[in-house]
Amino acid sequence: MENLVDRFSNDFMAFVKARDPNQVEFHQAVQEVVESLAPYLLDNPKYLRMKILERLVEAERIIQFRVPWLDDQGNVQVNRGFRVEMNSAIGPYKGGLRFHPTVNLSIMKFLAFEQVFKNSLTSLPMGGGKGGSDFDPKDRSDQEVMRFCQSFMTELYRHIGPNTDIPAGDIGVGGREIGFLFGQYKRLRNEFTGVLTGKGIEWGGSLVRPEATGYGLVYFVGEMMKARQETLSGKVVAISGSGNVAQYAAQKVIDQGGKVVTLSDSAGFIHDPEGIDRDKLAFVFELKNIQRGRIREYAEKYGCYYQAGKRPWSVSCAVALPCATENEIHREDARLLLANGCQVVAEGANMPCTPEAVHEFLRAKILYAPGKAANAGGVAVSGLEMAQNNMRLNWTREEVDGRLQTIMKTIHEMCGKYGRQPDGWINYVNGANIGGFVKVATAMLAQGVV
Ligand SMILES: NC(=O)C1=CN([C@@H]2O[C@H](COP(=O)(O)OP(=O)(O)OC[C@H]3O[C@@H](n4cnc5c(N)ncnc54)[C@H](O)[C@@H]3O)[C@@H](O)[C@H]2O)C=CC1
Ligand SMILES: O=C(O)CCC(=O)C(=O)O
Repeated sequence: MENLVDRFSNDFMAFVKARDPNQVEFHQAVQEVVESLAPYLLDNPKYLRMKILERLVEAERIIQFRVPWLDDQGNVQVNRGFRVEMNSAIGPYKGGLRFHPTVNLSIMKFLAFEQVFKNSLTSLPMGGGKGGSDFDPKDRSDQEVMRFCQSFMTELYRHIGPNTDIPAGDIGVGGREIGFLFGQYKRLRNEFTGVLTGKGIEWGGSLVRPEATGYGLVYFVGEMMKARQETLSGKVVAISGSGNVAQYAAQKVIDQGGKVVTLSDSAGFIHDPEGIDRDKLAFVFELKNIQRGRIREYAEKYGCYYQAGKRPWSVSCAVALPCATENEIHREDARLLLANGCQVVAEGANMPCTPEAVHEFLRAKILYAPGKAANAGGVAVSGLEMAQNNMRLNWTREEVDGRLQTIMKTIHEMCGKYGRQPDGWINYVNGANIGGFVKVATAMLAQGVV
């Protein structure tokens, strides 16, 4: 069986790589899934006969388009826009938009592929998609961001809709961008629908959507630790990033009595051994969401350590929550975290750990949760926003937060169902991949060769 599994995985990856040789991030995401699924597929040949995996790695549709816009000096700028509509077997395409200079088709496809499994795990009826642009909102004025968003939506609007494809935020796309995108969609279509999630509360948004990814991550960590009769209370927590996911993860860790000692951005990280308390976190919210400044300014204000060009994984911690971007924990970082006593790693970002780092965590049998399980709270509350839009009513904060907690608990149970080893330890990678696969594959089998 061992050899058969390896041969199957290697052959399948050779097939994927031959089709798109340069899409390294996409290969990385597929490889992780294939390694988990191979034994399950070999035991269930109906999926092999119907080429479910071959269909899953081929997007149903990819849209690539030109985004021309005028900057504040009146110069014409041209960016590239994408929407990858990966799989709609269990619901309309759903997933965020990323505006970042590194965006390319490989990154869009890896994110859309991950989204299919993640959305399935939420137990809500959402297919998977992802989109974005190589536009960099950093250092752009609000007017420039608005003109860019309007141009982006002027092409995207014809491909999306509340029952077709519902984008949301991701890196570089927050409330401001969703507002501009929604305004242009409404103007072009002449209809007010729940076509985007992450909307403002006054115009169709859901309470708790801004907090949902970070809060959901911490709820998931709570479930993982419960099995070891532990909680976050008193634990030292290292967080990377300082955007949406990092901010609300930090807030919930502090609420639960944990001590957050690091944050970062693309320029470096801060280490505050005293802990980032509520007042200091309020400064970070203001710095990042209003001033749009750099995390270095936190160290300048509070007189703590800042290191440029590095990530926070050398800092001793019990829990690590990578919440910035992909491939930010490498093998050496993983070894350092383990050597310093880290026992829990849960991914707020999508694919922040390289495959070598993941193998280190799995070999050490710590509690390690991949993003498609641990950060699914964001898209789950997006699904709840869609439900509220369809009913034309708003749930209370308690109602949405309660449902989010239940969803994260259910995802955790799903990981246990498919990932628990004979010694009781849960391989969350296998659990999330198989758990996410089964529902989508069952729907695909039922719907014929489409
Ligand atoms: N916003 C959401 O609801 C969800 C986001 N995610 C993932 O969480 C991660 C963070 O997203 P958000 O917080 O929404 O974005 P954001 O734009 O609010 O924040 C991104 C953060 O990452 C940092 N960053 C960006 N590039 C970096 C680099 N090369 N090195 C170090 N830091 C870098 C930024 O400085 C910022 O702190 C991403 O991987 C995203 O795909 C996952 C699920 C849902
Ligand atoms: O809320 C959504 O639809 C998008 C969330 C997202 O992009 C993600 O889960 O990575």
